Amino acid sequence: MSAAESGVPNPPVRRLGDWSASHLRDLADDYGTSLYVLDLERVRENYERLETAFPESEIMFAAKANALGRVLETLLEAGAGIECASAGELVRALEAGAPGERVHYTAVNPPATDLDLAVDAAADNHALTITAGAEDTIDRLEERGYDGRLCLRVNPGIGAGHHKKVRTGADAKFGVPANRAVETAVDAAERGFDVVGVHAHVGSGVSSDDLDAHREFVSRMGDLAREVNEALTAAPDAQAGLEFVDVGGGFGVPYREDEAPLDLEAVAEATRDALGEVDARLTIEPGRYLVADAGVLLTRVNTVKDAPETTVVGVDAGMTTLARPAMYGSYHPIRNLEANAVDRPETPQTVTGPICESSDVFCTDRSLPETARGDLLTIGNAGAYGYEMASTYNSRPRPASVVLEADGLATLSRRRETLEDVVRLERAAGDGEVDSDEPNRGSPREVSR
Ligand SMILES: Cc1ncc(COP(=O)(O)O)c(C=O)c1O
Ligand SMILES: N[C@@H](CCCC[NH3+])C(=O)O
Repeated sequence: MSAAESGVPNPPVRRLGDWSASHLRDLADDYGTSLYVLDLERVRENYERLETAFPESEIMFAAKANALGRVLETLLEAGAGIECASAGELVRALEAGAPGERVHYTAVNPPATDLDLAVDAAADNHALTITAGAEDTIDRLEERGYDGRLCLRVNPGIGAGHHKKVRTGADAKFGVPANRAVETAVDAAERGFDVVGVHAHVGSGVSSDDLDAHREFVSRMGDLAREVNEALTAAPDAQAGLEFVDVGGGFGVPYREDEAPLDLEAVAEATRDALGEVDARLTIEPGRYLVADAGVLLTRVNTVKDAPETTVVGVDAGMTTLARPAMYGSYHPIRNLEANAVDRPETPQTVTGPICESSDVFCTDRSLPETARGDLLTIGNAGAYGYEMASTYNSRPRPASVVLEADGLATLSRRRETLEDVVRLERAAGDGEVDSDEPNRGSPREVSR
């Protein structure tokens, strides 16, 4: 749907040199708030830094961090592949022009429709790789006639990351238990699958403090890859060894103003050392590292209320716009963009959204320049797991996303949802735009109670 069709005005294209407060204020005026803004040049720079630290490795961008089409296109152009966690991400990667050989689909308890789509996509793009994390998934692929490129996700038994909810490496949900990995890989090869990789992901937001856990994890992956390689090449129906060993993503970024950036060289060196000699390419799967610091969320203050011991600052973004603070207690820097904000005294302030939940809070009692109604704030480091985790809870439309292109132009990349969007799915066929094979309102069927 075009901007005109959606009733959302198409603001003028703006030329931007940098991220100055006045440029961001212009964007908020043009596109409204709340608004995600993403700098594609920064995404490119992040990619180049990673590529320099991990030469000769394959970098698969984890689209779950930010699946905006322009982000995927930018990273594909830079040389990355795309790791997809769902049918939706797979569709977006293919739509962004990803060739099959640069797409991994990582199935986690995949719904039938996801597997159907992945198998269809693999039929069109033979080089696409499907990663299975359970024996069931391999059976279900076989039932669909798929015996193409298969990567086996294992559970390495080691988790790390910024919060217990994102430490996947020791969570039984993810991957085939390590002690069954070799037999599962050999069994899949004997059933005709082309077993091309082993994979594991320890968790998200791994910092330099987690380097020992990272070393132990990668060392286990090296051992596993050597064992699988040996077993595959020795099997009666011997197949070629593995093409790659994928140690996942998880590279952390600083969120607090005083946090040091990840020592990428140290992580890369630890990874190479711990992996040891393996006759397979090293693959990494970063999401956050590539996009987090490329994005900000702009939000406008609508309420300033004195309360005992704090000032409550109400803004037009909420936990439905950026879920990380409510979900993990995550810290995001907050900056007041008003020209005179630097001259104002700092006081303890609690910045909250419009959602009817007590957890709808971006910061509690944080020292910020005094805030006035109408001020524009940025919530920083919002490029990863920001829009992707947004929801329409409280029937709130999701925000728009603007990208800053390399040539300095800012363009609307995804329009703001409207109240019309909020009610659209409840419309009957012919009554609104319902273009789907799914049953929709207006086609009643009898059910017994
Ligand atoms: C399988 C897999 N790969 C890659 C990632 C990307 O993680 P991050 O954004 O921390 O790099 C995730 C998310 O944690 C994941 O689950
Ligand atoms: N959503 C998490 C990262 C988890 C990534 C998926 N395994 C975050 O915002 O930190």
